[in-house]
Amino acid sequence: MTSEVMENDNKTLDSGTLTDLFVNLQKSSALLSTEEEQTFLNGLLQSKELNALVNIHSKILSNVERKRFFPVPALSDGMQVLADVLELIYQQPRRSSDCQELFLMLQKPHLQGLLCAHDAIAQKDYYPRLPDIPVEDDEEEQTIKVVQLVKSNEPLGATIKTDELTGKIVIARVMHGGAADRSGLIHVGDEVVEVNAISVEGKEPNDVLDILQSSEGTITFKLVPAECTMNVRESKVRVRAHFDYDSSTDPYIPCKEAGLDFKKGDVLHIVCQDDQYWWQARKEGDKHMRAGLIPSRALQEKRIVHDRGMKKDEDEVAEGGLSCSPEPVRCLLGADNKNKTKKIIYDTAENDDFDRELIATYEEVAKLYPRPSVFRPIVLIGPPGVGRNELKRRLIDTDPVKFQTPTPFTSRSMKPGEVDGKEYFFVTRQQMERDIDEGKFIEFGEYKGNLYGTSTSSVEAIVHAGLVCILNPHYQALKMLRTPLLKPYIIYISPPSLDVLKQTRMAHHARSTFDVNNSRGFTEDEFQDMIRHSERIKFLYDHFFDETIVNADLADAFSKLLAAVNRVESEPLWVPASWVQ
Ligand SMILES: Nc1ncnc2c1ncn2[C@@H]1O[C@H](COP(=O)(O)OP(=O)(O)OP(=O)(O)O)[C@@H](O)[C@H]1O
Repeated sequence: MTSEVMENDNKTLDSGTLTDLFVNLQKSSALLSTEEEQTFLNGLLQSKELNALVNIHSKILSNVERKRFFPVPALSDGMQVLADVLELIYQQPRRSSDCQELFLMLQKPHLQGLLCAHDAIAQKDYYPRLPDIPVEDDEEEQTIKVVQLVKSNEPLGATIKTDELTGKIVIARVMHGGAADRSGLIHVGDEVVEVNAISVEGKEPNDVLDILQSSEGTITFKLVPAECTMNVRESKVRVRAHFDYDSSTDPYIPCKEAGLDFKKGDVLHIVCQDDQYWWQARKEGDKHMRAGLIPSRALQEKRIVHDRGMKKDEDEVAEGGLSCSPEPVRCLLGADNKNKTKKIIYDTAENDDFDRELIATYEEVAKLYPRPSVFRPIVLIGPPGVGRNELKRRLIDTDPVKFQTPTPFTSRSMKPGEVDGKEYFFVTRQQMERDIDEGKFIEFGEYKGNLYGTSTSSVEAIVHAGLVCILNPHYQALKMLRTPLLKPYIIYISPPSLDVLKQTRMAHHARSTFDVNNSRGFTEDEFQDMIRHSERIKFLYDHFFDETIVNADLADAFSKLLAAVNRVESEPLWVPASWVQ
């Protein structure tokens, strides 16, 4: 360590500065009141980390000094530009080789990681978000801003509430992209003093709404600006919803008019997550739409837990955050639910494979663009007997080279005429048990004292060979299959209603898969089991499904499967965000 510079005119700091500080500290140890303080400072000033940081800081400063300019980013939304370019190239019916190269390059995780880091720096995302310095409260001279907006058919895009502490009417929320937001003049926390020259003092939020509704033309607000306004950046997060939401039936939404309804499976652009309980979102693709309110992940999880009757403790109501929210959210779990406890429809005793401890609300997603010669495995899930083998067989028949199913492993001995790697890979029981323990199998089971199973590597081998791997595993295999490495497309093959199921299978002389010899049709009990089983799989795993095909009419179900396979090969599709990062 050198002991050159202390602090020059340009306020550069280097490890020498730290050494000097350390030496001086030793000399004037009397300044420190306790030995503990002394030890702490000694340790800090001598720490490698601090010295390294100070050196980096000094290097950056001297570099800037040499170049005589501060680098200014040309843009701060590189990732958005990248997504826009990908979309544009994707829409081109014919691409030049340069275009194709760019298309592939822009999908490289390294480049995307670099751009993410670039954007974070350009947006100064590393700064802690500090509130503005509070305005000095001057009783005599209160700052008032006058905001004039022209009334149109479009709602204002802001909500108001009575501040619990002051009893005044304040702006509760400003919806992204709405008229108030676009004006840039109205902020959360602004106090409403007058609307069209009518004082709102002592009025309820609904009275103020009445004034707004009855006014024509221009609306003039007199507002006391909020003491601190945050500049909220629009987030880039996209999520797939795993539940239906209808704001009109939600008794707890702070403002029904501001709600955004959606269906399970919809992709939502979350533009603001500032509020613990109510996020602002748009449906993906509705670029210009005003954002709407949706329950946050935390709120929805609480609801699900509540609905499932897993938590009955009412004390939750007083949990941090809820109690200080003046909005109706606070009564979310307030109602006595003792008598309303809903039982989960499945008996956990029956579910030795009970996997739904995960509460599926929203899953962060990103677009995965099709890559040349890399095909996502197609996974067919469904209750036994629903027709997955039949559909798989038909798909392979369309192109037996392109569509491949992995060769299973077995611990049984080879029979005459069998070839290792053709019908099965033949391995010893010990070897297979070891591989199972090491998690190398997607699924496995025992039959007549022998082990059978499908390994992850055999799926990978098909993908790496540039072929389409098609699988119809047990639904529990999904946990092993749904990985960033394999990126499977999961299709749920659902039975139709009981009547249609019976009718179509009988008309087709379907063979029961529950009969070892496949020599008879399905029984009434087996049909009913299939439906019951289907409900159970959906309950446990439907948040994993990319698509559902109802297997009523076989030809129809098969053409839907072909369309799905084609889509996976040719269209950008939403996948868990971690798969593309
Ligand atoms: N849509 C349909 N209409 C009529 N029959 C069908 C239909 N789908 C499948 N089948 C018939 O139902 C029977 C069972 O189908 P399949 O063997 O494909 O079931 P599976 O889902 O693979 O069952 P398992 O998982 O138990 O092996 C077969 O005889 C098949 O031809």
